[in-house]
Amino acid sequence: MSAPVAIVTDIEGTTSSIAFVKDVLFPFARKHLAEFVATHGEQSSVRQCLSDARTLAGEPALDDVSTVALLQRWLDEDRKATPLKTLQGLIWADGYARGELKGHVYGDAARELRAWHGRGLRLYVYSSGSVAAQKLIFGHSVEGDLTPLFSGYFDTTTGPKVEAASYTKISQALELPPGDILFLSDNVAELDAARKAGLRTACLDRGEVAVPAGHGHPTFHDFTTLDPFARAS
Ligand SMILES: CSCCC(=O)C(=O)COP(=O)(O)O
Ligand SMILES: [Mg+2]
Repeated sequence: MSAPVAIVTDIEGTTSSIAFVKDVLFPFARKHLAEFVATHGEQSSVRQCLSDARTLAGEPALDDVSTVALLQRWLDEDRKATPLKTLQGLIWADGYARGELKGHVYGDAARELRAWHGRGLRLYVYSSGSVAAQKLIFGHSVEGDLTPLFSGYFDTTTGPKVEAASYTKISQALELPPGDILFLSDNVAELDAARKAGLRTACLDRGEVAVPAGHGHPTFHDFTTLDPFARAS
């Protein structure tokens, strides 16, 4: 098998620690959500998020305060709802701009992404975090600005990460056969969906959470041993 042409990577648990997302990013968004909606609630992007959240919840008559409470509940449940993800990205933008947030990226991930890019692999991101949030974590990362490495970004507007159809859409967007794409994730349901769509897969098991056994995806503890070129034969 030849080397993949493109790599699509997940963020949380793959390039970046789960703890950073759960213990830093999510609490930051939760803390600032009500104030952000109160002060930016007239912006069309914010109004759209609030309206989309009400529609998703089937509660079109909710006022802003109740909608914020709904979004906080979704945040606590780690719901991958697009309006919540978009709002989180807007709130984090302020935190990154003020220097209160610095994106966590594992050193091995930054090093290997740079090496793979240098060797001509096309790199993409697919995360439940909004595209804006993806650009922030990689643009303001502890490993420097990694955004020049990426040729494109995908989020929940492409579809849920646990559905094969989302990976088919990504392969069409990249204008590549699915077998030319390697998808990296720590989440077995996501890897199963990508494999079902015909993508190659690699599971990152960084030891932060238990990854269930028996899934059959090649597994790596970090990016150092994950050599996409060595997989070629
Ligand atoms: C863009 S960093 C925040 C990631 C996020 O909001 C999230 O829900 C994690 O999703 P992932 O698909 O990267 O596991
Ligand atoms: Mg993940």
